[in-house]
Amino acid sequence: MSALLQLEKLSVAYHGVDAVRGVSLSAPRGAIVSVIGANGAGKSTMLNAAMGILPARGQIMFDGAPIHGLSVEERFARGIALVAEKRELFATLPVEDNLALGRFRFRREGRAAAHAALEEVYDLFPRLRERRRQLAGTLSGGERQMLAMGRALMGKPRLLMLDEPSLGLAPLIVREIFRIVVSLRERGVSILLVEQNARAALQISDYGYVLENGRVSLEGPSAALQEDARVAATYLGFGAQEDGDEDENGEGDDDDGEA
Ligand SMILES: Nc1ncnc2c1ncn2[C@@H]1O[C@H](COP(=O)(O)OP(=O)(O)OP(=O)(O)O)[C@@H](O)[C@H]1O
Repeated sequence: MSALLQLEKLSVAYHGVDAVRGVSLSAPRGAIVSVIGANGAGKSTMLNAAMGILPARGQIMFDGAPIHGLSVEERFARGIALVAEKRELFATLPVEDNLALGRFRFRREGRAAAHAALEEVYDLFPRLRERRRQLAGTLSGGERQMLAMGRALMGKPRLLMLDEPSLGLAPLIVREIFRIVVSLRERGVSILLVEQNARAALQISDYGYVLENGRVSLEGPSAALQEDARVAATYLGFGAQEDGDEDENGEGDDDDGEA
């Protein structure tokens, strides 16, 4: 499989200090690639640099062409979308308006195309269809994650980058979201998945990278990483991490996430 996104020796600094240090990573077409690592390892920083939100050194190639000099909007137009960890939405607008904004901010292809894109998102997330008139600010954590993903998908990305989609969500909803990620791969969307829930991420991904202190410390097929003693000890070890049912403070939710 040829690479859709290729990062070569990517470095990203905050106030002159590198948080990402010479990371090389490849996201092949039609694959799910996961990046696992502890808090502060540089995972979000790497995704933000790939999206063009943060300036970076090194090379970023998408579909064989350098995109280093492109803005966020231009990268989006090429087919890259990022669902950020914060799941930022327009809280005072209904679900459907949030989705519509995901399309019209960048593309003007007429009502029929927009309607078709909306129906595709609703097929993927039936919960969003049920709640299409509900204000985004009143959704549960899991529903917000679905809406953030749905909005990104309205732009028909070829590469969807997901930053901690399981964060703060209960096991049942994490499973649902990861099932949807797998179905996106089946629909031809390539996925770059950043996760602290290493077990769940490695289970659904084809290939994985371990990020430590801004560097890739290990990479390989996900099945091999799951068997790796260092990965098992550091990232697959203990109860709460196993199902992604607790957040970093050890506070799990009893339904599908934040109220
Ligand atoms: N805006 C910022 N200004 C200064 N330093 C930052 C900023 N954002 C992140 N950092 C630092 O960069 C490093 C990498 O952070 P980053 O958020 O990329 O890690 P992460 O692997 O995504 O962690 P987490 O899983 O906790 O989100 C950390 O040391 C963090 O404190």
